[in-house]
Amino acid sequence: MTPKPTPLLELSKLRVEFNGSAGRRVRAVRDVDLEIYEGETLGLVGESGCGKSTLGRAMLRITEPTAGSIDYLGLDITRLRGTVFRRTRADLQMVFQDPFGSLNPRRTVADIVAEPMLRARGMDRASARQAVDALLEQVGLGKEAGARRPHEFSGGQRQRIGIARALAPSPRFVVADEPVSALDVSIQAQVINLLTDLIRERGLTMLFISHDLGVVRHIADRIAVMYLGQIIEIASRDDFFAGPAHPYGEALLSSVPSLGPAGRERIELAGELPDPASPPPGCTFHTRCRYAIDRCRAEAPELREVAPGRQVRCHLPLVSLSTAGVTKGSTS
Ligand SMILES: Nc1ncnc2c1ncn2[C@@H]1O[C@H](COP(=O)(O)OP(=O)(O)OP(=O)(O)O)[C@@H](O)[C@H]1O
Repeated sequence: MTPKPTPLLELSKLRVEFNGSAGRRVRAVRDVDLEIYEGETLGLVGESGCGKSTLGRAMLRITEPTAGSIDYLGLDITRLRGTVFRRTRADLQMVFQDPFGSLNPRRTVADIVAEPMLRARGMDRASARQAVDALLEQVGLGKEAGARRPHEFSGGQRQRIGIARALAPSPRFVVADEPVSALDVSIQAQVINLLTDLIRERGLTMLFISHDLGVVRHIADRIAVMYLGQIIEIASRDDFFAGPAHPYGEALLSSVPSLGPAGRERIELAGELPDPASPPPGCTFHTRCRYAIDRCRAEAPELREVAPGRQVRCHLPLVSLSTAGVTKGSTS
């Protein structure tokens, strides 16, 4: 029997709400329970607006969670304050979609990358200098890049600076939020390959957020699918791409015919993503689901295990323990 992997992070009932327009309360992340295992890359996928970025940001408290807990090595990150929070937070870093927006244009690349080493890890300047040179080499920019400023670089190179800055305090966990979405397709593969190498060399644990299933398939070990603020499916990469267990995952995958199982039909999702301020009753996906029955309109499904390592929030999952294979949900 394979040993159960160790969670590095364990989210419990994590919730993030925002005050929206006209007194609306936007429920961006709704009571998420999620384990992220040491050394894995978990791909977080779902349509725009489903809450992926908010979840990633809440895990690092860039956005403050409204409720719930985040266990990291026995500490609840949501409750940490002051020095303990700053020290712990240095272990958890973020790579942003638009690195340029977060890179100070007046500072040199070396200063930008050195800053977390000096501030969060208390390194002396000489050691930081050496570490910056090594890191710039490792991300493929070369140490000469240190003397230049962010605007002198192309999009792909700026993302390499963003990655170097995120890795500067030697984190154990990185949230990469759509790190290649803003880049040309030809550059995307280079940055993904760089991230894959860094994950392996440094034993990093990563939450990789993307709406692009093709990119996620390259990098993720497991896939979590989000819909209207909830995780609705978790599966290994191979299981997911062999056939999602949730009808929403099935529709997402069918929209990229080159990725899914051969011969599957394309499933058009009816309607738009509902308003996260007033999610539908019952299963929040029932308004767009081709398999929905009365129970789905009335009763919210729990996230439950339907096969080893495979969880789904659906009354009629497309994979069940009894078959342990792929079966079509009933339309009755
Ligand atoms: N600061 C905020 N104030 C109010 N609403 C917000 C705020 N940030 C996000 N939201 C809302 O929360 C929901 C989730 O947004 P989020 O950006 O997390 O989704 P996403 O899946 O990452 O989408 P995208 O891929 O477009 O970034 C959306 O309805 C969004 O409008």
